[in-house]
Amino acid sequence: MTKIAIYGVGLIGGSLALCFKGKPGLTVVGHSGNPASVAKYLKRGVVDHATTSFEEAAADADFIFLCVPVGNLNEYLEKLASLPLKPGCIITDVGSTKASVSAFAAQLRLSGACFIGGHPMAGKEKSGVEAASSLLFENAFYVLTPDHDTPAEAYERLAVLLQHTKAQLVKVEAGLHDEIVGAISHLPHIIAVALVNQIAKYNEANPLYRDLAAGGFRDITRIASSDPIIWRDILINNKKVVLQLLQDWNEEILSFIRLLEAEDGEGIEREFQLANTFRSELPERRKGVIHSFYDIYIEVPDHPGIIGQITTLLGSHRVNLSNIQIIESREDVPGVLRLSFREEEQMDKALELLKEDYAVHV
Ligand SMILES: NC(=O)c1ccc[n+]([C@@H]2O[C@H](COP(=O)([O-])OP(=O)(O)OC[C@H]3O[C@@H](n4cnc5c(N)ncnc54)[C@H](O)[C@@H]3O)[C@@H](O)[C@H]2O)c1
Ligand SMILES: O=C(O)C(=O)C[C@]1(C(=O)O)C=C[C@@H](O)C=C1
Repeated sequence: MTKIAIYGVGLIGGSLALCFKGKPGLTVVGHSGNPASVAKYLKRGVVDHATTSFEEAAADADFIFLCVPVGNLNEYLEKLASLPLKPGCIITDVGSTKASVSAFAAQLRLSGACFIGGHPMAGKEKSGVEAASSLLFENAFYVLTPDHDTPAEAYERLAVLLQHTKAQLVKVEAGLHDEIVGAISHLPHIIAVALVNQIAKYNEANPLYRDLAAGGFRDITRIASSDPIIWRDILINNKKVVLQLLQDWNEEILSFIRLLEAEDGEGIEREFQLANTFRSELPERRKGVIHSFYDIYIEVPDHPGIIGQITTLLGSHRVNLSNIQIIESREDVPGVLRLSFREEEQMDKALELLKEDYAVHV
């Protein structure tokens, strides 16, 4: 049996556990220092065994996944370094920053084990084992940051195990990872939080702000609901990169202020066109990195049974719908439905079917 130990069975640790559990030849052990959490992991069935003992989880493990907040990774690595690990054991993490943990691991003596940094580029704004899903990593990128000392055989073994996540592996140097992920993940989280807090202040004077906040505000601010502890650690850990990104962000905002002050219509149009072009050139809408699904929006008249009609139409043509959400629905006002699909092909099929009778937007 290949033993996989997971420290911190939350959103990411729990999702990994679900990808491995029940696969032939694999057994999954979850660790938490808190007995109530251990009981929860077992009750939810995400692991085969669970323990509060740090040593017991690590003993004889072939793979160890550290899925705790970034600020705790070094302390966990240090503890592992003091244990008699199984020769050939591979330790990896899932932290959202890679430079500091890789540097820390490199100077530890891991007695026959080796460390390979990892970061699945998929997540949610929700946290805890309750939010875990075996589908979380499907089609997402999964970054690994081996260094020149990493044995090729160990990398290969980890890569084979991670096939169970159905993610696409990509090797990136740890420092470069932090620069890029700072820009495409850490900066957007700060912007979302700052925007929500700005509007919350206006809302104190007039609750109509919250009432009128519709699709645009919701779409750009989903990630503002992310876990405060996880994000506190990520931002402090990647402080140097993120501070530079915020300077650049200030410049972007200042240039908008100047365009607006000058009522420079052409300039504003140009900014929107540039953004539109770059966004449309993003790689195919894979799962992960903020986009989780292929979504379409349908304007629907407000009458009973409309949702049933739409789902029946899709079902009768074998289109697999993964989620349906009413975004706006008030009496006498047309509503908007968001339909989500896991596969682009399914979304295209739905578009074809629905555009005959409804106003559909991608
Ligand atoms: N949330 C995402 O979208 C996402 C995506 C990719 C990677 N990550 C990374 O994955 C790791 C885990 O994040 P998550 O989203 O699964 O979080 P989570 O809160 O769902 O899970 C964290 C787990 O760590 C445990 N833990 C152990 N020591 C802790 C401590 N001192 N404080 C708080 N929790 C402690 C918690 O009990 C919990 O089981 C983080 O390093 C994060 O940067 C997160
Ligand atoms: O989709 C989300 O909710 C996420 O925040 C996922 C996200 C991201 O920013 O894309 C967040 C943190 C990670 O380290 C990787 C992925």
